[in-house]
Amino acid sequence: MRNVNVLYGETQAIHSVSLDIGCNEVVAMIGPSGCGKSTFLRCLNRMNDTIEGCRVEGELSLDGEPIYGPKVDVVPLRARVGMVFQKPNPFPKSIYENVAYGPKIHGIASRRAELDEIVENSLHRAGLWNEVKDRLNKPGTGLSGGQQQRLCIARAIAVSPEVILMDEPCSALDPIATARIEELIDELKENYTIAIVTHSMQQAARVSQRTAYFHLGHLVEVNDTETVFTNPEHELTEAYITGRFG
Ligand SMILES: Nc1ncnc2c1ncn2[C@@H]1O[C@H](COP(=O)(O)OP(=O)(O)OP(=O)(O)O)[C@@H](O)[C@H]1O
Repeated sequence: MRNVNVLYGETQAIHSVSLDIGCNEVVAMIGPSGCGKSTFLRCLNRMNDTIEGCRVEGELSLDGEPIYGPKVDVVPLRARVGMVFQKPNPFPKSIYENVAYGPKIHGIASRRAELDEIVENSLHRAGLWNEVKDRLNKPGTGLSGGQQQRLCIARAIAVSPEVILMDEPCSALDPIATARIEELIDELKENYTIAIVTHSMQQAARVSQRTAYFHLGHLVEVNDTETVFTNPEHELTEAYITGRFG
């Protein structure tokens, strides 16, 4: 991302942010409420396109290819850059269909056997297979909150993304379900690049290799996570991590 600006109407929410995210890296985005973390995250798979009056400027590319521009089809882009939201949002369909839906519409699998394999693999990777293998035809909405969030992760994985965006994925979960998702992030980073917005500095410290600190729409500092939390470069970062504001 280079010199990214985001405007909601006349109001600028992101000011000239440049950030590189490397392959198989977990990058955490932290900062006080309203600093623009979610807005910036949504630029990465063009989810801001769905918000009326929202305008994104600057250069954003994935594997060297621009992700904005008239020729870019957002449907395959959003398969390559999947998203997991704050509140688990399974479709009102069976557990199986939740995971199979993406591969079907993207034409990744047509035969039932292929689809079965993708569903099983994705649920395994999301750490949910053992809990649901005997109830695949039951509604996804009947799972616990933590299981639903893992189902949403399985759904994102099912279309073989390169990047997974997570917008406060644990904020609706209890500490045990949160720990399970954090373990999962650790496992997923072997195969995927992950950008996660979190309000929890402990979570950022536990799961990420690099942390980006945002303040009033500006990217103040980005560094390896240990440095950000033990020896931040900027006084605004220090004030935030020591609890002086935010
Ligand atoms: N749909 C929208 N329309 C207008 N302004 C918006 C919209 N969404 C966000 N904003 C504004 O953009 C700024 C950044 O919001 P954003 O939600 O990205 O911040 P955040 O850091 O993710 O906040 P939080 O931690 O509270 O979720 C805020 O001033 C917010 O009011």
